This record gives sequence, structure tokens and C-alpha cells, in this order.
Amino acid sequence: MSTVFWHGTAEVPDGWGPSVVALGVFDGLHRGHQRVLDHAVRLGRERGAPVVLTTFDPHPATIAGRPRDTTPVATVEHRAELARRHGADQVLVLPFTECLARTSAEDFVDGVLRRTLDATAVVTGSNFRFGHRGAGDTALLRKLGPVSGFTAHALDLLPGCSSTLVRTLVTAGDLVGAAAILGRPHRVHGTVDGEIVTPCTTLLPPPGKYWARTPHGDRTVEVEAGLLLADLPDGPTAVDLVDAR
Ligand SMILES: Cc1cc2nc3c(=O)[nH]c(=O)nc-3n(C[C@H](O)[C@H](O)[C@H](O)COP(=O)(O)O)c2cc1C
Ligand SMILES: Nc1ncnc2c1ncn2[C@@H]1O[C@H](COP(=O)(O)OP(=O)(O)OP(=O)(O)O)[C@@H](O)[C@H]1O
Repeated sequence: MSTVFWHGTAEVPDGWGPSVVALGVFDGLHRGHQRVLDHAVRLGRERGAPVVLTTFDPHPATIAGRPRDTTPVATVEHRAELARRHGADQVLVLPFTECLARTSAEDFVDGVLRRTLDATAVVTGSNFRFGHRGAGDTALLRKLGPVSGFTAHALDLLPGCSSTLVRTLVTAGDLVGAAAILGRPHRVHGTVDGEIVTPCTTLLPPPGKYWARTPHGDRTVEVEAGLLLADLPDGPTAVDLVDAR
């Protein structure tokens, strides 16, 4: 059985590639992210090359740049599962460390995109930035592409779609608005132990009762004091929060 994702460049097999790379955090794999991945999948088919969604964990903003809410919309495992369902052949999760944050855009292109992934195409949204102090952008990818062996594709942004907006909507309890951006209900993963789902590392709506879809049928669940309470059998579970009750 193939692994769910590669954790770090060392797990990418030697001689991998050429590949089509979709690049970014992709937290939640919302409809805007799906546009990027769809384009990568089309290019992959045209070029007969596997598509590698390359992402970062934890969110770069936990380490670098302006502090902001980075509570995951989706666990990294869920992100990888969604990426594969949307056509990615592999998912590379790069641990976002202080060391990676200090890596220049040029070194990232040479080390990760050229040497590790042998990129033949790199697909991002038009607002993508990378490298130390966010110095790299899509213009730099276009410039470095010809010498590094890839074409750079910067897609127009799908309006009204960002992980930040999903975080704002879920935090405000607007699960219907969040689902419109995600293209599916917001999902919380955890392990049930006596009706309490822990750990809830993913985003939770405010305290209250919610209509939810679970592996054991639709039911009301409750958010209280930062915990999700659900009458479900003990063990790992996924709870889709559909709407407030
Ligand atoms: C090699 C590398 C170094 C980075 N260094 C910084 C940094 O110093 N400061 C910063 O705010 N973000 C840094 N970032 C994060 C990027 O600005 C950006 O958040 C990340 O590439 C994800 O892009 P996305 O938000 O468009 O998905 C770095 C990213 C990479 C790949
Ligand atoms: N609305 C969008 N339409 C198309 N591409 C997008 C959109 N939003 C982000 N992207 C692209 O998807 C990749 C992942 O982006 P990222 O995870 O930063 O998205 P985001 O939703 O803007 O996140 P955040 O709100 O946390 O900054 C990047 O290549 C980015 O340019």
C-alpha cells in the first residue's frame, strides 16, 4: 500500500520525476485550492507526469511573518486525503521549520522543485509567495522556470475563497458559509472517549448545538468549552458539522 504522504524531502524516492507540482499551504483544500490542483492534474495528464501537491506543516505563519490565526481547517492527513481524491498522485508535506523559513526562494526552487521533485510544471495561485521573508513570487517562478526545467503557471484567484475566510466563518458559527467555500461541510477529526471527541486540533465553531453527519448517522452534537461532545461509539471519528440547530 502506498504511503498517505511523504513527510519531508528525504521520503521522496531517489530519481523521482519529472512531476507536476501544485504548491502552497492548501489548508482545507477549498474551491480556490481545487482550481489550482485541477489545473495541475490537467497538465499532469497532458505530460504523462505524476502530480505532487506540496504543502507545509505547521502553517508558515506560525513561524514567520505577521502573527494570525492558523488553527487548521483540516488536519494534514485530511488535506492529503482530499488532495488525492481531487487527483493528486502524491502529497509532499514539508515541515515548516525555522531553517526552511530562512531558505531563500532561489534555494527552495533549486533544492525542492528541481532536485527533489524534478518539476516539469509548477502550479500556484497568482498570490503565491515563498522563500525567506516571502521574497519569491510567481514572477520569480516564471523567471527561474526555464533554467530549472519547469513551466510556471499562476492561476487567477477564485473570488471569495481563502482559508482565512473559512476560519472566520467557522469561528463565527456560519457553517453554511464555510461549506460554500470548502465545497463540503467543515469536518472535525478526533477520537471519541465517553462522548468527548479529542483532540480537537481542527477549528471548532462557537459553543452551541450543531446538526452533524457522522459515520454512525446524522445527529445533534454540541460544542462546549472548546470540546466537541458527540454521542458516538468510542474510537477515531470524523464529524461533519452541517449547520447550527
Ligand atoms: C523556503 C520558504 C521560506 C519562507 N520564508 C518565509 C519568511 O521568512 N517569512 C514569511 O512570512 N513567510 C515565509 N515563507 C512562507 C511563504 O511566504 C508562504 O506563506 C508559503 O510559501 C505558503 O504560500 P501560500 O500561503 O500562498 O500557500 C516561506 C516559504 C518557503 C517555501
Ligand atoms: N481563491 C483562490 N483561487 C485560486 N488559487 C488560490 C486561491 N486561494 C489560494 N490559492 C492558491 O492556492 C495555493 C495555497 O494557498 P493558501 O493555502 O495560501 O490559500 P489561502 O486560502 O489564501 O490561505 P490563507 O487564507 O491562510 O492565507 C497557493 O498557490 C495560492 O496562491
